[in-house]
Amino acid sequence: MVLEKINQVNDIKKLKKEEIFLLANEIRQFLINKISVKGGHLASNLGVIELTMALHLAFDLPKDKIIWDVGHQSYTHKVLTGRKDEFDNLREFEGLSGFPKRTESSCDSFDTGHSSTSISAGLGIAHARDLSAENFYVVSVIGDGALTGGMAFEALNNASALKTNLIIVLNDNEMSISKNVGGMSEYLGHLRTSSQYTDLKTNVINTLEKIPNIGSMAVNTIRKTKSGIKQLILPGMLFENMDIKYLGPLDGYDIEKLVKAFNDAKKVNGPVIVHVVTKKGKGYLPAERHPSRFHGTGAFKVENGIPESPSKKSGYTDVFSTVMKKMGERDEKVVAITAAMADGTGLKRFARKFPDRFFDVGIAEQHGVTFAAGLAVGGLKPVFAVYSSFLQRAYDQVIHDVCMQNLHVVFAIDRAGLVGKDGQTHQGVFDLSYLTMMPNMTVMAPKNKWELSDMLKFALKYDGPIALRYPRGEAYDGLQSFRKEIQYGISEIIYDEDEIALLAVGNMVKISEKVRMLLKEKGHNVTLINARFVKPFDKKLIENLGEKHRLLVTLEENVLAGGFGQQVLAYINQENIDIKVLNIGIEDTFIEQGSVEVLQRECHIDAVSVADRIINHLRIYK
Ligand SMILES: Cc1ncc(C[n+]2csc(CCOP(=O)(O)OP(=O)(O)O)c2C)c(N)n1
Ligand SMILES: CC(=O)[C@@H](O)[C@H](O)COP(=O)(O)O
Ligand SMILES: [Mg+2]
Repeated sequence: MVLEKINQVNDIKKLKKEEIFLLANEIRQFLINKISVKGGHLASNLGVIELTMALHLAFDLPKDKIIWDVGHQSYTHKVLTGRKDEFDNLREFEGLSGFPKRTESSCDSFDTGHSSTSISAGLGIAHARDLSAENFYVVSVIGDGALTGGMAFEALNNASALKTNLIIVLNDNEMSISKNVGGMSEYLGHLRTSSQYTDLKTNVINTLEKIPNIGSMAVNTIRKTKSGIKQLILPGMLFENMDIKYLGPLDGYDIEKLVKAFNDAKKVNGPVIVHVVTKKGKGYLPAERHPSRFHGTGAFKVENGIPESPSKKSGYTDVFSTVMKKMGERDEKVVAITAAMADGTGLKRFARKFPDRFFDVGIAEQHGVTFAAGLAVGGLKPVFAVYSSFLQRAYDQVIHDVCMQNLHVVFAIDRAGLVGKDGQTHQGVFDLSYLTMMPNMTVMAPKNKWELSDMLKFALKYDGPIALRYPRGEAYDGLQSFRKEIQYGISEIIYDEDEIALLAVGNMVKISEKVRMLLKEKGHNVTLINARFVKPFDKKLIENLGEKHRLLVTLEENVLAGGFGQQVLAYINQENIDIKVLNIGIEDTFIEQGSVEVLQRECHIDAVSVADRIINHLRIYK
């Protein structure tokens, strides 16, 4: 096995030429086997094995810096930098991260997870290098999907002006998670076919030249103008006109040619783009056939790609997907927007049924929000389905373009709360804080799958900015009989007792049911309230709680800072309501990767921990 010879960075450089080819195959098999057990980002990683090997052959790590955009494709880089033995704990609690982490290796030069940051970060690192008179190469590896993000354009614009040496490797597989979209993607399509394109244009010139008088005049005019001749015969014009040198397109599986191209790129003064054409899922037939399904996968059978344990219960995303399609049928003003997450957010069904009312804007959350605002001004009812952590990108757009104009935009916020194995970058634990502080915004969270359906319908009838947030994974199908009509700003009392009141947000209602049972076993009386509305929260209900209860416990899967509990507590203090308060939520820290259950325990927001905390708290007041 050649792979056995790879134990630390730069071991790849010691291999013989014929071993390099073998190594690519062995890494491919290694990744398929490991990901088939643990799950992870398979298709993108299979596509860039040879590209990563070529980078490691051409550059000198850790001196040179490689920045992986999104970072979900960095597995081969991890294998080549001494981390192959850690793949048994891939994406597990305290295990190997699925993304680059500076704390994990000196060869990871920038932490990523969210898209389109690599050129900005690379440019910053390159400038720091220049100002400190250091000497190394900086390489930003960005996918064609990530290149649809606004930050990437902003960074290219800036790279062109700053003129420092920066190598941008464009890994173009024509795919985001699903098929890549938009004008840039079209343009890359032209570049990919640019050898035929160049021939065609050269033929045009030759043909023109054969036309007496007029033909040679036309060709001369074209040749005299700088842009004219380039426009006709050079690929990569868009970049070249920005003073960013373009090399490519290159076959992403020809390691020798890639190494040569990277060495050429080192000689370029200023920014340079090396355009590499790859295939998502390369070398594993199920992933080549279904690249979106294998973008991020759970455990699967290697022989056929079938999931090991397909979930039997429907997820919140499925519920949203079904209701969204139904709402689309009922009201033709309902339109849906995604920022490259049609699969993950469940909008695929709506897209198939109403292609004209569905918009994939690319990995462009900021644009997506303002685009939705425009649709609302135009009289439509836009639903922007987005992951909680990705909506962070569009913080100002939600304030400035939606809330300030009080526009009816519905934010369907998936992956709200702990998401698990993607870790720090993807935990959706800030949205309650960042949304509730925005004037005009309404924020809801369903306790179970029926309530998600009711809330989406409510949100579409409402007029103004409104968000509903729900977690990753299986939708809770308990508490079915508690389905009182949703009334604006009113909570739902599920069990009405005295002594302790649990006031829970969204999925914390399910946990609170267990907390309540644990407390009752210890002889306490416990009221359970489903908050339903985080903003505006039910002030009247809170005012009355003091009459029968001595302790109010707020529960949310969100950071405590600026969250639901702190707002309730502030109100209680302000109104001098006679009740003690305990806020349960996430402390002021970034939450690692691991299963949601493990993370809830680590954060002390699981039922047992919460019950213990309440008992301890009660002791203080004895
Ligand atoms: C801000 C943000 N929005 C959405 C995502 C989800 N996401 C992760 S990878 C990906 C597609 C990236 O496509 P590309 O850069 O071409 O890489 P490929 O998977 O094709 O290798 C998306 C949309 C993200 N990570 N960050
Ligand atoms: C890398 C990335 O941002 C996505 O692929 C993300 O990992 C998807 O998460 P879900 O598995 O929750 O859809
Ligand atoms: Mg891609």
